Amino acid sequence: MSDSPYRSGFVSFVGRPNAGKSTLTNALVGTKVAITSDKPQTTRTVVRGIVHRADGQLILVDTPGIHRPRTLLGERLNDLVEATWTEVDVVAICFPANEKIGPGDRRIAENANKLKKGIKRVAVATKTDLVGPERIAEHLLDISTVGSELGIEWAEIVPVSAKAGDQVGLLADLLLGLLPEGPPLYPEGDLTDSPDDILVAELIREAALDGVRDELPHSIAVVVEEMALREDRPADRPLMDIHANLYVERDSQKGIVIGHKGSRLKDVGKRARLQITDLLGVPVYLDLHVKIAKDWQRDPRQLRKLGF
Ligand SMILES: Nc1nc2c(ncn2[C@@H]2O[C@H](COP(=O)(O)OP(=O)(O)OP(=O)(O)O)[C@@H](O)[C@H]2O)c(=O)[nH]1
Repeated sequence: MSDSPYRSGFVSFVGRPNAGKSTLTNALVGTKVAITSDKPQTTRTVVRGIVHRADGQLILVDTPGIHRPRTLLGERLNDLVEATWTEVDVVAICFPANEKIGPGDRRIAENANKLKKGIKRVAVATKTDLVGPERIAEHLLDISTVGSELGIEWAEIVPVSAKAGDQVGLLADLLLGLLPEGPPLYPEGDLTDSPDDILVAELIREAALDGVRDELPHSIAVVVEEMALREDRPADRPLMDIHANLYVERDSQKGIVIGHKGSRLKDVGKRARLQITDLLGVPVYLDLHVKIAKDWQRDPRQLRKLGF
């Protein structure tokens, strides 16, 4: 047994879209609690991932990437992020190592600096596997310079690669060390507080995002309408029935998502079903329909219906 006190608390990952926040959250938790994609602005909800350790509990709050909002959805997401900042112990800003620090990053850092004094600021240099040691050194120096210019005192500056697993354990150690002493906040074994229907909808959305381009990724939303174990099944052969709707904004998008003779939708359903089966630990029957919610990203009523 070590003598270090038990610590627990909240760490929020922030950064511009595509900075690698969700991938890092999953790497730290050790399982997929947040979906990821190569499209910017994938994350639309606040996902809490929980890291359990003998010496503490780290609750990671993965947030949507902050950007200049172009739609009502964009505005709602930015508000959501700033609201979560007030409830955390540490704000960790992600700066991807393969990109120069830009005005968007500076704005995020500035806002993080307006938070209560007690909240600690950490800089994470993400995606270090994509660059060489010289570029990493330059990036770390840039982060430190941005800190001095904006008057931010970085509690830590940590380079990591969530993909390669480099320094992920070290980051967990350092973050835990910044948390207050306190009891566990979630039961042993809980890896996220997202309800199953939300996780399932997200896995379907992740499968649907793969291979679509331009505006379409932003137009896709998924809602699970029903999810229940099928009755009259033998105890050793359970089956989960899931009915979900995949929404797009326009008729032309519907055709793309469904594909030639339904081939694309079938493929999305198949890939999502495998992931959902993994998540829930039971075989799944997935009934997936594509519907149109016209211009939902800009329509308050539709946004409400879709859970924003
Ligand atoms: N090579 C490499 N790629 C990474 C790493 N971390 C994330 N990525 C990739 O970067 C892209 C964005 O990753 P996400 O984790 O979805 O980024 P995010 O910051 O959560 O993005 P938003 O949800 O848009 O805010 C994905 O294609 C990831 O596979 C990393 O450590 N190395």
